[in-house]
Amino acid sequence: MEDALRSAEQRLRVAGIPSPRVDAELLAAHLLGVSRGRLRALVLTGAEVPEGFEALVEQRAGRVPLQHLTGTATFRRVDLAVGPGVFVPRPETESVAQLAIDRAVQLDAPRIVDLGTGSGAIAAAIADEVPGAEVHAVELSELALAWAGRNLASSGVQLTQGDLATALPEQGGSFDVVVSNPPYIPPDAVPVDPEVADHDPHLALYGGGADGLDLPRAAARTAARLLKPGGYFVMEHAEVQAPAVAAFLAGTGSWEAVTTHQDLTGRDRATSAVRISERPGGSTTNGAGR
Ligand SMILES: C[S@@+](CC[C@H](N)C(=O)[O-])C[C@H]1O[C@@H](n2cnc3c(N)ncnc32)[C@H](O)[C@@H]1O
Repeated sequence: MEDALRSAEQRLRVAGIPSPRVDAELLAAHLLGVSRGRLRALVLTGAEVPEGFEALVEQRAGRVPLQHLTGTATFRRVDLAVGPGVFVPRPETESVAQLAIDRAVQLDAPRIVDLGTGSGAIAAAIADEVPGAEVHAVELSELALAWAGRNLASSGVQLTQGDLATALPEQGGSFDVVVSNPPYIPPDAVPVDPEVADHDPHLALYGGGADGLDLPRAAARTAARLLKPGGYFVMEHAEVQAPAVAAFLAGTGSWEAVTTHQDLTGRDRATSAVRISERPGGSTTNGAGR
C-alpha cells in the first residue's frame, strides 16, 4: 500500500492539494473503515491498497472536498455527515463554538440558538458539551436542513427552517446565548480554492451588500431581539471585517462589552457582545443592576 499512497500523494501534490499525504491516507482509511492511525499500522504490515482508491484520489485531485468523498467532517467532538448542498464546517469555527460554550456552561439550563446552522455543527457541539442546555438551530436552505436534520436527530437540538433575519418570532428575549457563523463573503471576493468556490453552496458564502455584511448585521439584529438582558452574542466573520462588525454592534446601542476574538492562528475572526436592556427613556442596562 505504501507505493500506492506515495503515488497518490504525488498526484494530489501536483493538483495543488495542501496536505497531499494526509488526504491520501484519509481516503484509504475511509475505504477500509479504519482510523488513520490504524491505516499506518496496516501499511507497515504490507496490506493491499483498497479497491476504489485510485478513483477517489482522482476525484480529490479534481478538487472535490475531502469531506464530500469521505462523507464526514469532524467538528470538535462530533462527526457530521456532509456532502453536496451543505457548507463543510471549518476548524476556525470551532473557536467560535468554544466562546459560546464557555459562556453557556456558566449558566443553569441555558437556552442557546445557532443562526444559519448548515450541517448543524455548532449546535451539535454545544448540545454535546453543555449539559442541560436547550439548543435551537435555524437554517434557510432546504438542502442544508436535510443534512442538519440527519446530524441533529439524536442530539435533542430543535431545528427550524427559517430566515435568520426573522427567526423564532415568538421567542424574543428568551435566549442566553446566540451564536452564528453567517455567510459574510463580499460579492466581489470570489473564493480561490475550488473546494469552496465549486462545492460550498453560494447561499452559505455570500453575505450580501457591498461589504458582505448584510446577513451578519441581520444576525446581530436577531440576536438583540432574541437575547435576555445580559445575554451573549458571538459571531464569526472575515479578518478584515472585524473593525466593521465591532463598529456596527457598538453603534446600535443594544450591546456592551463588544470584543474581537482571534482564531488559533491569531486572526481576528469573531466578535462577541453582551445584550443591554433598553429602558423606556432610551438609556440602557445589562440587567445586572448597572
Ligand atoms: C457559512 S455557513 C455556516 C454553517 C455552519 N453554521 C457552520 O459553521 O459550519 C452559513 C449558513 O447560513 C445559511 N444561511 C444563509 N442565509 C441564511 C438566512 N437568511 N437565514 C438562515 N440561514 C441562512 C446557509 O445556508 C449556511 O448553511
